[in-house]
Amino acid sequence: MSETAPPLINLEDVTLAFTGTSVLEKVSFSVSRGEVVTLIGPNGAGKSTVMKIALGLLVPDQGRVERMPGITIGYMPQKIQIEDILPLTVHQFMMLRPGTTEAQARDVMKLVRISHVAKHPVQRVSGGEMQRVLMARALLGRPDLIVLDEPVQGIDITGQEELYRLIGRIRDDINCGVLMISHDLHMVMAGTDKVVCLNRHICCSGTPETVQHDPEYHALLGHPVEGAALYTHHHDHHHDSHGNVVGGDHGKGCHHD
Ligand SMILES: Nc1ncnc2c1ncn2[C@@H]1O[C@H](COP(=O)(O)OP(=O)(O)OP(=O)(O)O)[C@@H](O)[C@H]1O
Repeated sequence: MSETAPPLINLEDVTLAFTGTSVLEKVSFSVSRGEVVTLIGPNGAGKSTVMKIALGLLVPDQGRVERMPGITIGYMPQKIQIEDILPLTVHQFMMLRPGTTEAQARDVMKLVRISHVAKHPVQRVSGGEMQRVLMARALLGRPDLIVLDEPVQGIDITGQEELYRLIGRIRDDINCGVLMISHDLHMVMAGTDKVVCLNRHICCSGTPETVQHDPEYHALLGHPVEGAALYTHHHDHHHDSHGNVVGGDHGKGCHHD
C-alpha cells in the first residue's frame, strides 16, 4: 500500500437521523487498500447504518462520503434466506451473480477453501461453511473493498478464529480493504488494523491495542484487560444507555486518530 494512496472510502462528519431521531453524529473514518477496519459498538449503535452508507444504500443528511473512482465493493450479509426446495449447489449459488465466470467461481471457492463442498446443496452446508460461501460470493471479481456484516455470527470460537484468519489472508492475497462489524474486539484483535468504536458518534478509534485500554470502550462493551498499559485518550463527556452525550460538550478535548 502506497503511503500517498488515497483511501478506498472516506466518511467525513457523516450525520443521519431517522424520522427526527439522531442515529449518527459526525462519524468520520476511512478505509485504505490493504487495511482491515472493524466497527464495534453495542446494539443500536449505528454500525449497520454506517455500512449501508459506505455501500451507498443510504445517503447521510450531512457530511461527505468519498469513494475511490471506479471502486468495486463486495458485500457479505449476516445471513441469507435460500428457499429449501430450490435445488442449488454451492457452485450454482456462486454463478447466480450476473456476469460471473466459471474461473471466477472456482477462484473464490479456492480462496475461502470451500472447493470440496462446491457440489453440495447450499442449504445443507454447515454454519461455518455457509459463512465462507457468503464470503466467497462477496469476493467474486476480487473487489477493491469488502464489507462484512458480523461475519462470524453463529460460528463457534474455533471457527471464529479461523474465519478472522481467513479475512486477514484474503486481504493479503487480493490486497483489498476490509470494513467489518464485530461484537467482540478480542476475537478480531490480531487481524484488525483499526478499530472504530461507535455509539452513534465515534467514542474512540485507533489500533486494537489502544482501543482495548480506552475507558470509553470499557464503559460501552466491558472486557477489561489484565496488565493493560493506560491509554491516554481523554473524554470530557459520558453517554447514557442510548448513547446520548451527557454532562459535557462532545468534541472538546476528544481526539481520535
Ligand atoms: N430505516 C430505519 N428507520 C428508523 N430507524 C432505523 C432504521 N434503520 C435503523 N434504525 C435505527 O437506527 C439505530 C441504529 O441501527 P443499526 O442497525 O445501525 O445499529 P447496529 O449498531 O447495527 O445494531 P445491532 O448491533 O443491534 O445490529 C437503531 O436505533 C435502529 O432502530
